[in-house]
Amino acid sequence: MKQEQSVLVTGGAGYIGSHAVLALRDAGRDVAVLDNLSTGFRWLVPDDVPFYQGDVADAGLLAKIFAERGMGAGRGAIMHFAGSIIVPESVSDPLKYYDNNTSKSRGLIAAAVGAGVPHFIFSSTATVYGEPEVRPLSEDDPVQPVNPYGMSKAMTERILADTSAAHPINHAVLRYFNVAGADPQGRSGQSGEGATHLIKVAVECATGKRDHVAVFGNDYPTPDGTGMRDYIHVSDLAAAHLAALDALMAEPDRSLTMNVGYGRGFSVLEVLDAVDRVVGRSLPRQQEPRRPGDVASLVSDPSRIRGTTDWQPRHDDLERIVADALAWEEKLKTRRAEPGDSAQLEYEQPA
Ligand SMILES: NC(=O)c1ccc[n+]([C@@H]2O[C@H](COP(=O)([O-])OP(=O)(O)OC[C@H]3O[C@@H](n4cnc5c(N)ncnc54)[C@H](O)[C@@H]3O)[C@@H](O)[C@H]2O)c1
Ligand SMILES: O=c1ccn([C@@H]2O[C@H](COP(=O)(O)OP(=O)(O)O[C@H]3O[C@H](CO)[C@H](O)[C@H](O)[C@H]3O)[C@@H](O)[C@H]2O)c(=O)[nH]1
Repeated sequence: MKQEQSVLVTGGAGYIGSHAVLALRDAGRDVAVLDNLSTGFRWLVPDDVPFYQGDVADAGLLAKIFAERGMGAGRGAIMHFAGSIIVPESVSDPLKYYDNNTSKSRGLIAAAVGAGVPHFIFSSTATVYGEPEVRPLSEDDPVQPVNPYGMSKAMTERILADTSAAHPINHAVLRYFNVAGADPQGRSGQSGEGATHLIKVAVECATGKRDHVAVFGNDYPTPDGTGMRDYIHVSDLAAAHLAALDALMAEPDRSLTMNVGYGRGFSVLEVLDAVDRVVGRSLPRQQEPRRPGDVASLVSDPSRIRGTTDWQPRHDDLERIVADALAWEEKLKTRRAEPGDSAQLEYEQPA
């Protein structure tokens, strides 16, 4: 039986989960990863972190992991990042989202309850707020998602609330705002193909992978007409998970739902201006119509997480976020250029 409390990170080979793994490992915590590599990369997980390749719905594998990691009977925690994350795909294939994000989360939560794992942290999203007013959003604002992705997350939030009310497991629902950037030490970053996120798209343009950046819409009710978002550095988001875990362990009878953002918004044009400053030249922009499904503004009121945990953001600086994203993109470009060692090749042929 292990002495330390083990943390199982599902989706730990993905963008955000891999940063949580680094944060846990840097803090000297006992951590293991469960990932089916559907969108993740084995090489994003450090070699000294135990890696289980498989699905979060595999009850037999979960039982084996809990036994090997000394989890259950009041010990250990799960950070559940595994999921499907593409909003337009959730509209065209809703059942995939209700399966991977809702049903499989229910199965994982049931396994945790069955074994007696006492703490659960869930990756939710600002998308659960739907089409909110243009003002900072608090956790008490209505949850009214407008697409299956957001609904699949909202349903899991509800499953967790009802489960913690009935069983000895507490949870933290973390509603992420716009996640960007990369590990400042260059150990991980956003690595998939077909990026749609603004900062990732812009740094791909900066490294020559794209010839321009589209600006979707200029007629939103915002100061310059473009969409406003609360961009948070992925390493600060990872740190929020450790702070949330400490809060759950300190008060086992209390569960938490918390926004994770910095509480300030930048428009698309402000982001692209910051990218231009970091890159040292003006990237080509192309004004295009609004992207279907986009809302005018998503900015957090982060007072709850600030008041409830000891989370200390360390990278609240848009240019810093862009610079770290750019450094990772340049690293990926070198990787892609090496025959037999491209990011995409490893994606298709996981080790
Ligand atoms: N990226 C964002 O901007 C953002 C914003 C809000 C919330 N989130 C949430 O954060 C979490 C992580 O997102 P990400 O951006 O790192 O995505 P990602 O695609 O990089 O990571 C998801 C990981 O989960 C794994 N996975 C998926 N389904 C699985 C399953 N059934 N069993 C085992 N492993 C599985 C994938 O292989 C991948 O490694 C997701 O739950 C997502 O909904 C992301
Ligand atoms: O090439 C691009 C990409 C994006 N945008 C604009 O930039 C802003 C941010 O768009 P992203 O695609 O980077 O991110 P979203 O706000 O659409 O969504 C992300 O953040 C949300 C939380 O705020 C959810 O978590 C969601 O799952 C996640 O993808 C939007 O106004 C969008 O219209 C552009 O103008 N051009």
